[in-house]
Amino acid sequence: MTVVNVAINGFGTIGKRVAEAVTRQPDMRLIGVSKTRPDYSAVVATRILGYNLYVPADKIEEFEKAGIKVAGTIEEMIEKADVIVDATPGGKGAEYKKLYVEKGKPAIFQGGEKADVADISFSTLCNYEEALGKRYIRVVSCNTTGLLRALCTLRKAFGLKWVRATIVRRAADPKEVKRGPVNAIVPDPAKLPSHHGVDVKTVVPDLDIMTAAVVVPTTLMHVHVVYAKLARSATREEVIRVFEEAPRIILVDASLGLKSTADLVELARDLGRRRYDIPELVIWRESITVNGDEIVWIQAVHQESIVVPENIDAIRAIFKLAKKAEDTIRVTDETLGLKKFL
Ligand SMILES: NC(=O)C1=CN([C@@H]2O[C@H](COP(=O)(O)OP(=O)(O)OC[C@H]3O[C@@H](n4cnc5c(N)ncnc54)[C@H](OP(=O)(O)O)[C@@H]3O)[C@@H](O)[C@H]2O)C=CC1
Ligand SMILES: O=C(OP(=O)(O)O)[C@H](O)COP(=O)(O)O
Repeated sequence: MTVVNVAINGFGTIGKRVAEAVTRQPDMRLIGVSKTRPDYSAVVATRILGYNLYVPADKIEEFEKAGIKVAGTIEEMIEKADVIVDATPGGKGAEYKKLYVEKGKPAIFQGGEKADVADISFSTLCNYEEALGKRYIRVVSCNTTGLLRALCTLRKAFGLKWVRATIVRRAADPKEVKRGPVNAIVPDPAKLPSHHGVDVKTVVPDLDIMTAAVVVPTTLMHVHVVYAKLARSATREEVIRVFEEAPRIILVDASLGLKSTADLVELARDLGRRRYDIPELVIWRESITVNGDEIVWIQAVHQESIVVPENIDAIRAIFKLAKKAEDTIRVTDETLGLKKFL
């Protein structure tokens, strides 16, 4: 079996999760992760998780003074890798691309980068086969990934005429202390549309979609209210069955007490999920309302983890390790413990 050597550039919210996911894949090996600051996360990466840590050349001394073992420079990490997953802060990936190109290495970028950083914007359920053999792939952002999982599932089953969605965005990730709002609801942006619908179209260009977004004071998850017109009439039962059968989508019942993102996160904790991650898209079953060819539903997106499976699939797409979406989904979802029921 081919085993691909993967480096993670940027060991933060997304990078640390993708790193761990890589270690669970039978066809991938994690060769190292990178950071620029010698903080607790660098200690966890090296001493607890046993990862090779690479840092900028001019920071090696600083890390060593802090007692953190360094395996080499970020350039050296890139040289050793077959592929780099770039999970540096938004915009940095485009700067790093020059280095990846110079070293002749393919790379995966995140949704904080502009679409033109890569050959293709990617979401497994929508365009896995189109990404096969590409050198630079951008995994779209968490909200866009959540939207696309549901929309590509419906499009395949019924066809889609148009989509309108309101995105209620979390203000910050749980570890972030300098972001807000703390006590306000902020249109994001006030001038419509929000970037999410535009971003969906980087993956499904012919979809008629418009989104608006507001930011609210929570760190737990994003929530979307989605309205869509199908290409044909359907029954509620049909729509529920299609969502139930789709990979990476879970239907939950508010009647069981899962009434909020706080309940979802509490359930993830009770289930002993690592970091209380929920990489599945969560749809409230009761919210699914079908009236002929019009449909409405409410869904929740765990921003810290939803893009992790897609990053793993993107690595397989670059090296054609799985020819079909269903083949990579099977391995990724089993190794990461994704469920169809919570
Ligand atoms: N957080 C989220 O909810 C989601 C984020 N994304 C996207 O993923 C990307 C990463 O975001 P996120 O994980 O949240 O960001 P974080 O800030 O949590 O992590 C970024 C990491 O990159 C490291 N880093 C910073 N500068 C450099 C550099 N020059 N070279 C190497 N490493 C560097 C930082 O480590 P150090 O401080 O040591 O430098 C940090 O660990 C962005 O494009 C974002 O838009 C996508 C979906 C969801
Ligand atoms: O990709 C995300 O959001 P997005 O889908 O709204 O762009 C992540 O939640 C990161 O967004 P941030 O820019 O608020 O950190």
